Amino acid sequence: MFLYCGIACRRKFFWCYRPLSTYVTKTRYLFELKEDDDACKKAQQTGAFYLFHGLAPLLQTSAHQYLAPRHSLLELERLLGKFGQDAQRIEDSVLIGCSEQQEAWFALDLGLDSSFPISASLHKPEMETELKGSFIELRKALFQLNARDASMLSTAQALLRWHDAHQFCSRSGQPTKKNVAGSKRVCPSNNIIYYPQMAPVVITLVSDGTRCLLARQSSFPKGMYSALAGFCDIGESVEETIRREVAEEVGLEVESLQYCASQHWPFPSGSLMIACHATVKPGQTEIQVNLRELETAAWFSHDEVATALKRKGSYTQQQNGTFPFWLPPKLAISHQLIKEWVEKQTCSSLPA
Ligand SMILES: NC(=O)c1ccc[n+]([C@@H]2O[C@H](COP(=O)([O-])OP(=O)(O)OC[C@H]3O[C@@H](n4cnc5c(N)ncnc54)[C@H](O)[C@@H]3O)[C@@H](O)[C@H]2O)c1
Ligand SMILES: [Mg+2]
Repeated sequence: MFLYCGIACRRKFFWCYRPLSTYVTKTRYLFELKEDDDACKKAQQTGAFYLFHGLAPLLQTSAHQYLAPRHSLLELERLLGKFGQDAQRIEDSVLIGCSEQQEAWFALDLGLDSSFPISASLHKPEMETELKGSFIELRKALFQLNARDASMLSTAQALLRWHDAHQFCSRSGQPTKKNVAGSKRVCPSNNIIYYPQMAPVVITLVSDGTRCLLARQSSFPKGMYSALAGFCDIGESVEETIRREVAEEVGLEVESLQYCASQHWPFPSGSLMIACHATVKPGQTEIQVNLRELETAAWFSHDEVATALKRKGSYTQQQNGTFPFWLPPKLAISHQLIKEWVEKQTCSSLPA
């Protein structure tokens, strides 16, 4: 698609015939849908809808993977009629993205109807039969989704949860009203605008130069270790959170912080994970685990971590009752962070 932009140059105004890239066109289209309710309603006509029930996405099974089916507006209207729900429910849907061809994607939770909570939940099994799928908790399904579906469903779940929890203005107590895209809610009595929020979390892979520090919370699956993670406190920079979290959780001081990558994470209720590497101060390697936060923490060698990264499959109890050491799956940013550390170590140990 060709779009033309007007550029003011000195006193002249001329048209520049530079076609906008597909990415820029898509970004601007999504921006327009968030700002313009009529444009967003129009986009629903040709759009596609991901369905949820009680924040669990509708999934279908295909060759050991889950797939997230999408439904057109027409199909959705038919389904809502069949489930005894009003077509007005579509107003509760939220915009979560669009294709390169500008097919807008929305998400709707069939079980989060504040007006009819009981009748909606009664229909769940019938809905699953009609939809030829199951509503499965995202926590259970996330790692069996492809990267695109995982990202779409994570965004959708976080946005649907935020709307469900922000039905009322915290100042006036009056019901708030969402815009069509669901990018904000407004209190009609005082015009306060509420925007969806997420909590920043840092995840840090601490190294002493040759080993890296991995830890377990008691809630982790047996045998799994990860990098240290913690929520940012109000007023903190990312660097300050890293220093505080490492000190709090394992009693060490770190320096030379290095950014790696970031990721939206849907748990517990929508976080921005910011992944970094850090090195302990010289001579500080004795771990003092804070047992209120962690079950255990330990230093691991390059070889131990590289072997664990290659492990695939399920992690069953061994004959001696222990579980093998394993790391979070590829989709988790902790995996990426640990993999990057292993690769850097491999490069630095190669002869020049
Ligand atoms: N994607 C990944 O690879 C990955 C890896 C590890 C952890 N994580 C995520 O990082 C998050 C934080 O890790 P953690 O549990 O060690 O954090 P943490 O060390 O900060 O401890 C959690 C505690 O922090 C407090 N807290 C402060 N602000 C909070 C907020 N906004 N929401 C919830 N609790 C808050 C609560 O008391 C909570 O019990 C977890 O939700 C976890 O799912 C993701
Ligand atoms: Mg923590």
